[in-house]
Amino acid sequence: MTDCRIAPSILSADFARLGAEVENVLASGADMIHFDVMDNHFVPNLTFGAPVCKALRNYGVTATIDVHLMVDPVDRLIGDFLDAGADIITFHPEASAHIDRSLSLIKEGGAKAGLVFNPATPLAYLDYVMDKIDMVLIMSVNPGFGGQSFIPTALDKLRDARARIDASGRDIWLEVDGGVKVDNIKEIAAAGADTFVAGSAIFNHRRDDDPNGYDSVVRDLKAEAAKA
Ligand SMILES: O=C(CO)[C@H](O)[C@H](O)COP(=O)(O)O
Ligand SMILES: [Fe+2]
Repeated sequence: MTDCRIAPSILSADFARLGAEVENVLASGADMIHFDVMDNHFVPNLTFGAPVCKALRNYGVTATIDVHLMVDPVDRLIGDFLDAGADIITFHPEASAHIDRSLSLIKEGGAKAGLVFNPATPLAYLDYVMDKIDMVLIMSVNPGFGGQSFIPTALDKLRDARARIDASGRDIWLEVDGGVKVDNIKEIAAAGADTFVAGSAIFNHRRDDDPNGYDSVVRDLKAEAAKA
């Protein structure tokens, strides 16, 4: 495979040391930061909002911040995240009454836009908005929690999404989120993903003998993906 981006999900980071965790994982070779926003309504869990994204920017984080909105409704928070410095904003189509409008809000604000597909949500939501999409995010767990197991049917869905992206001729990233580990990333990459969210696989595998704590696991994820 050519592209391979590792996007650590800070959901599994030590929140009390968030700035240092983000700094360390980027210094370990991660390509971007995946920022999971949960509202205890669209998903049964609560995390953090735009002020935390802004705080990371103020701390000095310049890397791409990939905001995964698991919130309903979506539109009111888009402006907050644009102001907070988000580079990519993705949302679940079920959570927006006007998907085309939500995508336009993100794009007009200067960020990349994407749709996120739960395991049982059909890719048909892409049909009439492909020209506004910069990223397709395939959930390989039901959203709400880190540390869940990869749902194998996501592989077929990745292949389907890859075919749609290639047919579009556009530069659209195909991201996968949930249960990505060193021992399954090769198969996931072979199914067409180029951007890999990994939360527990990274933050639960800190090594004190690595210069930045996460060097070994980021290197192993990339090396396995490259075998696809
Ligand atoms: O969106 C998410 C959960 O809803 C997270 O990004 C995802 O679960 C990452 O965690 P892990 O790699 O541990 O599965
Ligand atoms: Fe996520």
